[in-house]
Amino acid sequence: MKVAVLGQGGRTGGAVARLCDAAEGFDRLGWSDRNAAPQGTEVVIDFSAPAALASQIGDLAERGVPVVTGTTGLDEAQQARLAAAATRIPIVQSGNFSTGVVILAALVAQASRLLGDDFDIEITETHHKRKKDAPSGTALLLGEAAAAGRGASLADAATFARQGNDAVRKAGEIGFATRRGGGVPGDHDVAFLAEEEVVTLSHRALNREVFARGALRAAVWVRTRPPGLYAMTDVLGL
Ligand SMILES: NC(=O)C1=CN([C@@H]2O[C@H](COP(=O)(O)OP(=O)(O)OC[C@H]3O[C@@H](n4cnc5c(N)ncnc54)[C@H](OP(=O)(O)O)[C@@H]3O)[C@@H](O)[C@H]2O)C=CC1
Ligand SMILES: O=C(O)C1=N[C@H](C(=O)O)C[C@H](O)C1
Repeated sequence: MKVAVLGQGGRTGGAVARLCDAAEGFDRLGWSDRNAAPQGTEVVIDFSAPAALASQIGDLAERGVPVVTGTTGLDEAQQARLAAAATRIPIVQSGNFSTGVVILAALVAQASRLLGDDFDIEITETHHKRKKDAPSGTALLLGEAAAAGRGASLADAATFARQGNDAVRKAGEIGFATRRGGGVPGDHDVAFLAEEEVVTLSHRALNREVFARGALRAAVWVRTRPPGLYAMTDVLGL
């Protein structure tokens, strides 16, 4: 399969490129023209930046090239462009390509449903100091799972910052806390806090190869799908 990596020179795109070069069945085409994927590309794997993805997706839809994208921090307009492209090509989008996080999200939804409203939900994420977006795409994905578990909408429940003298927790809030420093590839904790006990579900990425491996798996899967916007749960058949 001829694969091109948008963001091939970056931390995660670089890990994807190295894995592609080492894996059987992948022929990686170098991405030299910043404005367009190489001719002959059969699947694009993207770990770049929201503006980069948004600027390429129309051309990829025009050319019928399936896409796997892990870029996080898209605004509403950028997400809408991706959704429009997905009416013409298959796209797998995930805030996290590790299998562990996909399973964690399912556990979070279940815990949220089973523990109920007596438990307050707080999500904490830690990443390397060069990460641009906050909160992480994974934290948002876990927040969606937690909200869905209680039949709530994350848009209504999310609290992204607390400061000052009027920051008392409101009923049903899902709180997010962000830490940035050093070289941490990505840690996520979802805590369910009651008056007398706390349950915490956690994931720690030990390197970036875990994201790259999931992205390659998605690339193999997406190539033969009809147009649509897919998640890693689809890829893993969950
Ligand atoms: N879903 C997941 O599992 C994961 C998602 N991510 C996400 O992937 C994204 C990248 O993260 P990370 O690898 O740390 O970032 P880096 O900054 O290390 O890499 C980004 C790469 O994208 C390139 N790029 C940026 N703008 C453009 C453009 N307009 N055209 C072409 N290339 C461009 C950069 O090239 P240059 O420096 O030359 O501009 C760079 O090589 C982030 O959104 C991050 O959150 C990261 C890890 C896992
Ligand atoms: O930028 C990163 O590094 C990561 N980004 C993704 C996110 O925003 O959740 C996935 C992973 O945590 C690493």
